[in-house]
Amino acid sequence: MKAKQSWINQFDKPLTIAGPCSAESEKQMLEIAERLNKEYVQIFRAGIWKPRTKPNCFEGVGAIGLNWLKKVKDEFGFKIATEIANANHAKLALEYDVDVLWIGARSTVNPFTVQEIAEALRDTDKIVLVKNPVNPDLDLWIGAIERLQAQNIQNIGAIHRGFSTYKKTQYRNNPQWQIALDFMDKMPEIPMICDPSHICGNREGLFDVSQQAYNFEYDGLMIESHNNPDEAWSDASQQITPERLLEILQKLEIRKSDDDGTFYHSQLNRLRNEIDETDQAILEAISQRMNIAMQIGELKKEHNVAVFQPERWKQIRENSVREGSRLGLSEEFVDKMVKAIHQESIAHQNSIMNKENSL
Ligand SMILES: C=C(O[C@@H]1C=C(C(=O)O)C=C[C@H]1O)C(=O)O
Repeated sequence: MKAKQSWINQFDKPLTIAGPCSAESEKQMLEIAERLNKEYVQIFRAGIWKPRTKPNCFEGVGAIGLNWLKKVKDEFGFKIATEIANANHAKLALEYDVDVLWIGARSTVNPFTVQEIAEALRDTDKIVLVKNPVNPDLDLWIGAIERLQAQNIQNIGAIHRGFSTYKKTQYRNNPQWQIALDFMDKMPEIPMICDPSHICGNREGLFDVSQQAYNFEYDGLMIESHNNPDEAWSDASQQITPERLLEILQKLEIRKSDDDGTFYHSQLNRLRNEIDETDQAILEAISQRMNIAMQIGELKKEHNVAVFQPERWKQIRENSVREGSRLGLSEEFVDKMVKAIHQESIAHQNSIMNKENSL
């Protein structure tokens, strides 16, 4: 596997980026920096240009915040980070020697914006982090990284902040972990940071989401922290005090990629063999089910009956979900699984129906 980009090694693993959602005043920034624990937090973040969903919300203090960030860096020794959303932001951030620049989810969706930012940052040795796009599109996320690479930007990372959904769930932005895991599969050299604040949208879920990120061996976390969260000018509900942040960071278990012990490996191999055998049995059972469905397809063809049978399908779905829950499987999973099987089954029947009949 390709080695991780080396910029990540300058930080104690795992990396923590923390600070307010928005810079509000110099005093606020310095108070937060003072209260953040320097052993655990290596990078101080603050948004100064804020993309808001609706107009007339607080849209950030603007370039003046760069002076405050610089002060945090000089007085407390943190590296500093902010979001940039156009070429002008990029130029200003470079002028003020901001160490880490991130491209937000609403910018990652737009290749014109990413291209403009990438060109403005050409050849930079600053760290550039790319949040996932708001919509669950892996190629768009990877495409943004490739645009940066094409401008000879060497120090790149990804931030997983979850994906927008119309249907409200327990999350502000649904994590859809599989997309981030697929990203890591395709770009193993790019460090992956989790942003539990934007995934959760609340304070209560932060620990569990952070732990999950470490269970998947993410390289770090970006968590919003404010001196007075309830009074924050943006995203108050998801921010926590520096002291609460420390409690969370101290409680998290950091996972390693492997264990050298022979006992661990022999147990793991035994269990993985069991998984391989079970997977084989599942595939054979599904294949046998398809054969039966094809026989039903032949029968339907002889009798000129439609492939899709809504009543029967409804019954199968309900039975499977009920039986699955008895066996400890989630409704969401069983429903997805039977849908996939049904789709394959009707596709087979369709090809039987159409056989020798095409024009
Ligand atoms: C197999 C059939 O055809 C279709 C496929 C189904 C399945 O794979 O379970 C169920 C209902 C039909 O939509 C059938 O009618 O029983």
